[in-house]
Amino acid sequence: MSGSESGSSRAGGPEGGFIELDGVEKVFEVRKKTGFMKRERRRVRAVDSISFRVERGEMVGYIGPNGAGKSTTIKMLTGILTPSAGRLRVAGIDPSRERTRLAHRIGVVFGQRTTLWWDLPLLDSYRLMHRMYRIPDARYRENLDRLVELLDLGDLLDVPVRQLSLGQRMRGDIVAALLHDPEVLYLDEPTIGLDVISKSKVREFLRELNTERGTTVLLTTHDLQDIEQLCRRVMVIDHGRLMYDGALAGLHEVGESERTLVVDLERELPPIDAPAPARVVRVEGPRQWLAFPAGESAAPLVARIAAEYPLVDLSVREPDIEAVIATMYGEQAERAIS
Ligand SMILES: Nc1ncnc2c1ncn2[C@@H]1O[C@H](COP(=O)(O)OP(=O)(O)OP(=O)(O)O)[C@@H](O)[C@H]1O
Repeated sequence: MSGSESGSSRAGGPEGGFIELDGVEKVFEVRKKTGFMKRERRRVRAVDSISFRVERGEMVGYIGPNGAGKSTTIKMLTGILTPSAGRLRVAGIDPSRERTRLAHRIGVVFGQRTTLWWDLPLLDSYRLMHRMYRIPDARYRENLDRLVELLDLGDLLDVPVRQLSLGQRMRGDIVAALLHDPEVLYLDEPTIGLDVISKSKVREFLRELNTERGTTVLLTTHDLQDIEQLCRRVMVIDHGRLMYDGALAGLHEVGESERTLVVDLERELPPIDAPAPARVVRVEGPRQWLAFPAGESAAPLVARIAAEYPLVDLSVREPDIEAVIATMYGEQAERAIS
């Protein structure tokens, strides 16, 4: 990737990673009420010894179930939170020590919260950011024009933020995060609650931003289509630990997932007697669904069914990523219990 080539020269770290985490931990002390006038201190390890590198220009998905530690990681990457242990650098900067210096190089979009001024027209929020970030006038105007056009906000600049739809507001927030030309953009649930058209607009824009301007993007989302459409690399976090870091396609193997053979028979019949580990998982009239290991060929199973049953049609369905991740989380939970 071209981004990684330039990363070593500008990131500031000799290892070359633009974002670097080494054994990063975050422990929260929480006080829990355990009875009348009784409170107990409890430690929550929200992020547990996480290490990874993101090269300049990468677009990486950071996913995991609720409470996994995603937001805590992002907050440490922006300097809002200080790690309890480990080493963290963004563009060679220690975020919690030099938060203001870093702020000029990063952009953040929290899908559930806006950074815009609720009562002000969109343009006034951008003017305030122009001052706050001390963006040179020419650069501000050029960025504003380009972003407003790309995100189709031209007619909305005079509208108070409170009157914008969720999708418009989200696009407005993305413009705000990018006015100062950050090298890295953190997005926390950027498509949450958006309709299909708004989602595709946001995704299209992010793809362009990453490919054309080389902006490094770290994307947290519950919508796995965001990941499927945007990220070649995905990191999965659960209980504060990094469970997977690699290509999206590789997740299928990690999850020991299954593919599904959908069989249409001539008529309704009892479940097909399939050789283990293949098995019928659903029957609906003449249609039956058989699950079999994703790593195995479907050919022997198809041949056997074709020889023994009145077959009309069949198709193979690839495991969908949601099911794979659900399996991964299920296995983790089982291991934790046993
Ligand atoms: N300020 C805090 N004080 C105490 N505990 C916290 C704090 N912030 C987060 N936690 C706890 O740390 C863990 C990780 O939370 P975090 O918000 O990072 O998860 P997440 O992966 O972003 O979840 P979600 O997808 O629900 O936003 C959770 O158990 C959460 O309750």
